Amino acid sequence: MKVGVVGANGYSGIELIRLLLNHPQIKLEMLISHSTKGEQLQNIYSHLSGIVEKTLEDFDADELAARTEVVFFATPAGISKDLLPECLKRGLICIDLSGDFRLKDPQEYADWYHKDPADAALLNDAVYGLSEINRRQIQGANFISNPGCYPTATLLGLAPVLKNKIIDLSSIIVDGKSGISGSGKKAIIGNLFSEVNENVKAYKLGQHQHTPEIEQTIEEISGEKHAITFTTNLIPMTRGLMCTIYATLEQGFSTRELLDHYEKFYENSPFVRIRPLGTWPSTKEVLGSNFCDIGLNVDGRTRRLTIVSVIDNVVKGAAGQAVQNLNIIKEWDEQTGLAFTPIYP
Ligand SMILES: NC(=O)C1=CN([C@@H]2O[C@H](COP(=O)(O)OP(=O)(O)OC[C@H]3O[C@@H](n4cnc5c(N)ncnc54)[C@H](OP(=O)(O)O)[C@@H]3O)[C@@H](O)[C@H]2O)C=CC1
Ligand SMILES: CC(=O)N[C@@H](CCC(=O)OP(=O)(O)O)C(=O)O
Repeated sequence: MKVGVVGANGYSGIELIRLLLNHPQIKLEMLISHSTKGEQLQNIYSHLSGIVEKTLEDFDADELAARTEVVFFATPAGISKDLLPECLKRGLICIDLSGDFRLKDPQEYADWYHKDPADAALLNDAVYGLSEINRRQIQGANFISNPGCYPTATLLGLAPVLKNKIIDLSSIIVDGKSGISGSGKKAIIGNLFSEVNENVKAYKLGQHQHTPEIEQTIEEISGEKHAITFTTNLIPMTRGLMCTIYATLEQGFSTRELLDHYEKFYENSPFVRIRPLGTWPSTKEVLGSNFCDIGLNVDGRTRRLTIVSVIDNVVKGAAGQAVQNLNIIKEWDEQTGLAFTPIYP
């Protein structure tokens, strides 16, 4: 199956290329860039020398429709809302990695992304691609809105306890930490080595665009609307994202009981690994892989549940989950092209 990648020159785009090169059903056909069209990709990314001998092309929906069946959009917020409908109209399967189609309420997008929203009708057509939770809706779909990196780690960590009054849904606090690649390839002073090295900094408190995305899915799963407290922190590493999630238990469960519940919940989800009692995951243990690793602890003194959820932000948080979603759409084995062992140490 021939595919195109729009935004091939960015971090998620280049990761998509790495994953798709290893996918037995896929041929990379069109690599699209805005600012570097006409250049050879391997001249920009030397690690691809002799591996990808393709020239970056301009976006052209007719050309994509003639040469490909699937298009991934790895573009910044505000781009795919205009380009993607042109591909959908031409019968292409579209998978968007940006936030343009995640929020069902266009006003919420305008409020949190400070950009014009996509067409409201299209927002309803987009299937939210949280693979493990929405598998049934993803199968056979032609339009996927891939989740954000923080929502992926948070929602996979929370999903098993969102129903049956296990936790008080109004008590959820999420403390997220991300490596710098999460903010993409563009030059930003706050991302300079001298700003980030030996430093941890909180950012976008009360303003992070992933807040309504997490709340929307909590509501979809639980049937209840609640606000969460969400803090994001930039940490001095390239890849990796950890969300530490706190919630008050409604019932007196032990850590052991909840671990058994999580194991059962994810028994058919090869990319979610539950840590044994008394151990918690670290970002290095998922580096370069599509795994989401989850550890739990119940503090009997405070009756609070702590969930630790880690992913590689560019794999499970972006490109990996996008490929996983294509596998689900096409009903290929979910692990096709994604069975990478994490890179350790
Ligand atoms: N990095 C991450 O960990 C995650 C990223 N995402 C989302 O994925 C998307 C891409 O992020 P990321 O890769 O980090 O960002 P980057 O800034 O690294 O890359 C974005 C790319 O989009 C390209 N682009 C911009 N405008 C256009 C256009 N009009 N037509 C074609 N290409 C265009 C740019 O290419 P050019 O240089 O040619 O202009 C750029 O290389 C974003 O929406 C992001 O929020 C989601 C989850 C995690
Ligand atoms: C470290 C860092 O800056 N991370 C980015 C992740 C952005 C992202 O993935 O944007 P979407 O809204 O398109 O998902 C952030 O926190 O904004």
